[in-house]
Amino acid sequence: MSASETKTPLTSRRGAALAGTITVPGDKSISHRALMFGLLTVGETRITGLLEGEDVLNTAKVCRQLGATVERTGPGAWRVQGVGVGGLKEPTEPLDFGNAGTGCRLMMGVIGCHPIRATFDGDASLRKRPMRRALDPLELFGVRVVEQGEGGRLPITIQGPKDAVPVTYESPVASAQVKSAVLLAGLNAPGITTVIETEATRDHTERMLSHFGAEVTVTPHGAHGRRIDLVGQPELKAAPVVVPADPSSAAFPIVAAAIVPGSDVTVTGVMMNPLRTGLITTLIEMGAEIEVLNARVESGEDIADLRVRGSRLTGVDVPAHRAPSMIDEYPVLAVAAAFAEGPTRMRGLHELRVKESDRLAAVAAGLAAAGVAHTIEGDDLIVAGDGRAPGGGTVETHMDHRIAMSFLVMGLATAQPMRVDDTAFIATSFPDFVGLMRGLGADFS
Ligand SMILES: O=C(O)C1=C[C@@H](OP(=O)(O)O)[C@@H](O)[C@H](O)C1
Ligand SMILES: C=C(OP(=O)(O)O)C(=O)O
Repeated sequence: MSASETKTPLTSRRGAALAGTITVPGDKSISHRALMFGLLTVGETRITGLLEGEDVLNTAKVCRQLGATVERTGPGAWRVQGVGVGGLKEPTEPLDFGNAGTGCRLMMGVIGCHPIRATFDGDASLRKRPMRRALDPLELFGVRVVEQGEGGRLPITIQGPKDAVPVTYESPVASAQVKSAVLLAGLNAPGITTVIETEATRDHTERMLSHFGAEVTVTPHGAHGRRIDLVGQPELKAAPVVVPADPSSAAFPIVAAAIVPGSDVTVTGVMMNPLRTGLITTLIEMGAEIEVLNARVESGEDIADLRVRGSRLTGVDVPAHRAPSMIDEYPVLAVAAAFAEGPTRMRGLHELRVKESDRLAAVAAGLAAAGVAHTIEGDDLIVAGDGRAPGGGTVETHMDHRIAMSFLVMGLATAQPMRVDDTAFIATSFPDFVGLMRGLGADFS
């Protein structure tokens, strides 16, 4: 998909209260990783609940280019016949990750310590995103960057070493993608690879490493951080993966239900991994009526059903150290903040500038289009919040699925409709978004 293709705009209007029970698709982070672990395991990995969004389908295609057999056996049901750690085939064509930072950066780690050459590429959005954050630690293992675009941008060609050396790396950015790239590279290096993060980020890679039989130890580090030690060159053992519903997708119906008066919506089976629940914590602090029902553990992840009712929200101060646990949810939190009484200050949002779009700028432009007062001070976004938002504008989505979905949610509660200029990229993470939201009563046309 490219920005030059015909755009598919959509308008969202205020209507009746939202009601019903829905299940959102599988978690994107776990889906990418499940396919990659399948590739790195000899034998058959069966995955259920896989997110069949474009980002993940690109990862599946790349796994095939590297030698795996990847087959869909039913809705969300996939089978991967892998080649094992050390067994990757050199790809004959460039690897195209489309819009997906996760697919690209994690696969740099997967491939990095194999003695093969590979070229990484993506769409116009991904070509703007920084890749040195993954390449810097990979070079310490002995990976050579053969070609790269300006400032370490895609397209990038790397050559893996014959004999990789293990690495101890303290990541300068709070990024699960960087942490995961290092750990995945460490799989094919002898000895112990260590990653230190000063802010804990989502831990799906660590969990999946132990699920597939690798020796991995996680210990606390400082006030909010962790140290992860991985023993390299394990023989991973095929294990089934059940992908829980994505909390980052659930965020949209949850905020929609909270801001549309009288709503009563239940989202079932949502992953409640504590490193992913910052939005729920924040919405509850704002006064959102969210009930956590049927809390349970399935396939090693906490999950629950979330019942959300139309709520009176109050502005809050969101601390910077919460950012990793809700990093993709700030655009839709800004929408909730627009309907709160009093200011909401979201601190430490510098990472939002390097997502599918510059999300800080895109959110600010969207709020401006909706007539919502806000300011950016350094890395903080402050949304004024006076309980209502006029709406009536068009939002540029900049090839960014989360910007599109956030402002469609906003239009369900603004006085005038909200239009987003392009919905095409919603298919990267939440292909059924429009249909599921319409099922709850959303007026999108
Ligand atoms: O590891 C992952 O699956 C992800 C990590 C986050 O990115 P960063 O590591 O760049 O913060 C997040 O924004 C992305 O959607 C998924
Ligand atoms: C940032 C995101 O994904 P990625 O980095 O994989 O493109 C996202 O889904 O919001």
